[in-house]
Amino acid sequence: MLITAPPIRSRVGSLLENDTDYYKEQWGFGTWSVEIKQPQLQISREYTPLPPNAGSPEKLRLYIRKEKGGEMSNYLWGLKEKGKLGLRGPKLGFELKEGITDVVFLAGGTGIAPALQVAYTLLERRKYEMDQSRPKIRILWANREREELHDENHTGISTTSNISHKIQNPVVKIITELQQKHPGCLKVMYLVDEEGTMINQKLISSAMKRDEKTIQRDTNTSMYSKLLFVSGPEGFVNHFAGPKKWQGGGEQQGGVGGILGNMGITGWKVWKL
Ligand SMILES: Cc1cc2nc3c(=O)[nH]c(=O)nc-3n(C[C@H](O)[C@H](O)[C@H](O)COP(=O)(O)OP(=O)(O)OC[C@H]3O[C@@H](n4cnc5c(N)ncnc54)[C@H](O)[C@@H]3O)c2cc1C
Repeated sequence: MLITAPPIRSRVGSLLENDTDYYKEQWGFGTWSVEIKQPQLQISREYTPLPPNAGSPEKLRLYIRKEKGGEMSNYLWGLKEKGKLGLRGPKLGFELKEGITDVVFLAGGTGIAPALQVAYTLLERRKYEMDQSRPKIRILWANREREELHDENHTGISTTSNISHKIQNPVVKIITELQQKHPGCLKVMYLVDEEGTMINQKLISSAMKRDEKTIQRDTNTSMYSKLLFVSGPEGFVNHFAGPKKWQGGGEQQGGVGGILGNMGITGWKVWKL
């Protein structure tokens, strides 16, 4: 489900009439989230804004999965139009530094939201001297059911190039728009558990493969130039990159385990979301 909410107003300031690029700082930064508070039960959960609609960049758009038995997600799914909820934040996540050449995203379900934030920030909000300097972004997006993609017209592994325009999924729409604006920069592979198509070592290696152009511009690499994100439910992250660790009262990244650990990846910064 997609929720649209008006901008979060700061406690002291209010939205300037012409300042519609309200989340400019966050979109320039990298990944970020907001906290939603349920007004009656005093519970709150974090959600990841999708890239904004060009016509109304001040509005927050959230992609929310209905969790069986989940308090907040069921509350949100039950909200009527113009229903009220509390919003806190924004809260900054992973900072996208300058000089990024390659990004691979392993995304499970709503874990696609930060992948789109990264793609949008790098392709739409950053300036590049040459078109070739634009980073290459590859997303492997796994869903449990095809229904989550709202795409009845094809089966199996696919890229957006052969997805029918009948698709209603707003996430697929955002992906298609970014691909049309930045040809060759963003590739997405859709995988569906119930159809037996899954992210595996071969697909990950292929997504990480670099073309000639990338190798040539790769002379001034930093440890942040090639990023491999794993984003999704806890089980998904654990399977591909090993568990995060609790340390010093907070959640830390922990070592790289799981499939990526077995692959012995070097030269890429792995980040669990
Ligand atoms: C930074 C960040 C960004 C996020 N972005 C998004 C996003 O963009 N979209 C999105 O959909 N989600 C996102 N999430 C996840 C989101 O914050 C919530 O965790 C999610 O919506 C579930 O919340 P809930 O209140 O519905 O479920 P909860 O009530 O917290 O329950 C979670 C699960 O545990 C089960 N459960 C609950 N209580 C019990 C129990 N006693 N015994 C056994 N099982 C139990 C529930 O059935 C459910 O499946 C994000 C999380 C983080 C940390």
